[in-house]
Amino acid sequence: MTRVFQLCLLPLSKPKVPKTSLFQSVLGAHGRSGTRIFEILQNNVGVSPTRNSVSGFRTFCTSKGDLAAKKCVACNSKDLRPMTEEAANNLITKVDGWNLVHEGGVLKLNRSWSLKSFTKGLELFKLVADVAEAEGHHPDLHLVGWNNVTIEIWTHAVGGLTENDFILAAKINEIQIQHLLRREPAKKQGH
Ligand SMILES: C[C@H](O)[C@H](O)[C@H]1CNC2=NC(N)=NC(=O)C2=N1
Repeated sequence: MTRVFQLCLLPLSKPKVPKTSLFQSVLGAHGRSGTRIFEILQNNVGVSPTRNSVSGFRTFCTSKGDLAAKKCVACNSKDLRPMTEEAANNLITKVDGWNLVHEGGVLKLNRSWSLKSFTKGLELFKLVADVAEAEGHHPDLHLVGWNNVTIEIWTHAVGGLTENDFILAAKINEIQIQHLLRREPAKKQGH
């Protein structure tokens, strides 16, 4: 199934090849029944309840590189719905270092770093803010204990997670921040 998710699925609304041959050529090889994959797709794409055709699917690429290369969409799009926990569990594997957390009944992405100093924490905030502003999608930033940063990402407009959140997390992962991070104390050699 992983290999299935490494494929960019063509927008099903305008298939260049008939859907059945697309599924046979792509999915049949993996011995997966179309139905199961179709269910997974249904859980992994933003489909508004009013749409009952595949044309409502917003397919998306889900390998690490693909997420970071994508653009966030406006959060006020009427088609935007919070994704299921199953969909989130599929996508979390594509954003190294990030965790899924339930907070106040809302599923969110969460990642923490230990910084060299308070001001390095603010530098990290600025680097992340530039990405967020470029995407029009914003994280919740926390700087506590002077040098501990936690970033939470969720889509406030829908009260849950959408692909935007994973795109932003993937783009944050691409920011060069090694110079800001506290060196973890070298692990004691095993005695
Ligand atoms: C219209 C525009 O998409 C909204 O104001 C954006 C701004 N940034 C946002 N960021 C996040 N995380 N969630 C939102 O719902 C959101 N809405």
